[in-house]
Amino acid sequence: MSLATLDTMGGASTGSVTVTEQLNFWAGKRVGGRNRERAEPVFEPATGRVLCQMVPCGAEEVDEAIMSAHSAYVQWSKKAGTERARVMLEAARIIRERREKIAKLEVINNGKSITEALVDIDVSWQCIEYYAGLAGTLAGQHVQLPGGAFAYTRREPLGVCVGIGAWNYPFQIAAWKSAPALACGNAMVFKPSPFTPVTAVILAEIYKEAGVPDGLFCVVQGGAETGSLLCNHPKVAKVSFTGSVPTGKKVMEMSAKSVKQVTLELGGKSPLIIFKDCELGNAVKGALMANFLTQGQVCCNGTRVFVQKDILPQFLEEVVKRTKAIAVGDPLLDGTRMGALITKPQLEKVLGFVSQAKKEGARVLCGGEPFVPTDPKLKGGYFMSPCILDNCRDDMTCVKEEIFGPVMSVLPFDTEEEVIRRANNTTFGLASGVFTRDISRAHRMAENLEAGTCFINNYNISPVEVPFGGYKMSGFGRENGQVTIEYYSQLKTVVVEMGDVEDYF
Ligand SMILES: NC(=O)C1=CN([C@@H]2O[C@H](COP(=O)(O)OP(=O)(O)OC[C@H]3O[C@@H](n4cnc5c(N)ncnc54)[C@H](O)[C@@H]3O)[C@@H](O)[C@H]2O)C=CC1
Ligand SMILES: C[N+](C)(C)CCCC(=O)O
Repeated sequence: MSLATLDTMGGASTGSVTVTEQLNFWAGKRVGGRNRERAEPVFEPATGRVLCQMVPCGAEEVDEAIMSAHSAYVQWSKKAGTERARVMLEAARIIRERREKIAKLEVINNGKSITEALVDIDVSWQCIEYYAGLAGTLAGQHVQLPGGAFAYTRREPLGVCVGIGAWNYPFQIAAWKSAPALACGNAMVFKPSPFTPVTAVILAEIYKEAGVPDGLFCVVQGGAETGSLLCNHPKVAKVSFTGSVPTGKKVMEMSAKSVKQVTLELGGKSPLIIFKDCELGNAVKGALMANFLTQGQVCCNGTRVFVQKDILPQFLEEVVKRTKAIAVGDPLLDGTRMGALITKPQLEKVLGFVSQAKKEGARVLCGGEPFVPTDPKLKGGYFMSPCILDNCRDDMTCVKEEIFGPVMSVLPFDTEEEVIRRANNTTFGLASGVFTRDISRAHRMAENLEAGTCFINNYNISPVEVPFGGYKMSGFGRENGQVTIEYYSQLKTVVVEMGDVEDYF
């Protein structure tokens, strides 16, 4: 799907698109995978049809991409921040102009609803626009020293950065990683998930069209092996990774060998805490936002929903009613609110969590079953009905492990002190949420919850201006917000003598 053929996306429907274009991008153009014998089929989640072939890059191709990124870095890093900003603003403008076509392609590859994909693409151009705004503000400090001497600091880029993405937000993750990287003067080689190879290369073409030097944003396709080649490459200065905890640990280990900087955005099992003094309608909507976006495949989801006992019956009645009403089906239709899970194994894994929960004593209040839409072309899709589990205990598998599917576990609680202890009793710490009308309690909770984000009276909104990232085993480093500049740049100190060198020896 090149930019030219992206034009045909206007009339695209589920089950109608096959992608035959080359999916790698370096040295300013699309490149086909060389190891065609290792091609893996990529499926359209809503139909189960083969969408394209993903050919993983080998050592030679990874090396070519990194070398091309390095030569672009040499030019790009010499530009003033304001010059980089101009190019990035143009890229943001082009994405905004093509948002509907890119969103459609994202839906066909990922399975999420078009309503959500449009938001993802908007967040992507907003992120590039935001970091374009910051590019011109990068500056150092001037420090006076005795005798007229002085020092100054320069904020410099790191070099070639690697981005490794997950499949849940394919285009948005590529934007979240490349925008701050490019704003600071770095180049990036990005590897999408092998399940969602299609849209990152569109971003590469757009950056090129906007005027970045050839090679500045490269895309290499592949899975674990290609990812390892990137993490082990001596010319790479930093790796920013989004994905699971076990892979994140491997990325960190590999990066340690040549002391590369690392940002890790890993999984979560975040608590959403609903007090009896909340505005119940908003709390219910918040619980749905916290669990069912992107078919529940979101790292920061609030999947442990703690509800104060006094309001548990009302909460359950309302949340079950709303969940049953969620329109599951063809993700390209405007009325659909939940599409298909990413792969058949992922669907089976999630359904497995639901049966395990039943065995351990949870009660299924709704959903948790494979869903077969009436439209015949969707019969092979990976759909399931969104699920609410009641009667949950803290020691159940569904409450302890990241499910990455549309499954909400509801847990009753009595007191604030008790719920803080239980909410923090996890190795994860990505996000948390609290619904209450008591402002002191809300801020006390925000202080005491061990997580990188605490949402008060909402959940899962992620404006590009605010930092996003984890505590504990959910990772470290941040994406979005001003602070991310620090994760894509380094400080050089320049010390200047104005007099004679002291006669010391
Ligand atoms: N925190 C988050 O946003 C996400 C969390 N997950 C969690 O991970 C589970 C599995 O999903 P996967 O896509 O298999 O996640 P994963 O962690 O295996 O893969 C994420 C990315 O890392 C790459 N990768 C895999 N092995 C690598 C290695 N040894 N070196 C370098 N790169 C490597 C993959 O190709 C992909 O691009 C999900 O069920 C979910 O629980 C998955 C996606 C996103
Ligand atoms: C956009 N948001 C906040 C729902 C999720 C973004 C984080 C992720 O990659 O899962």
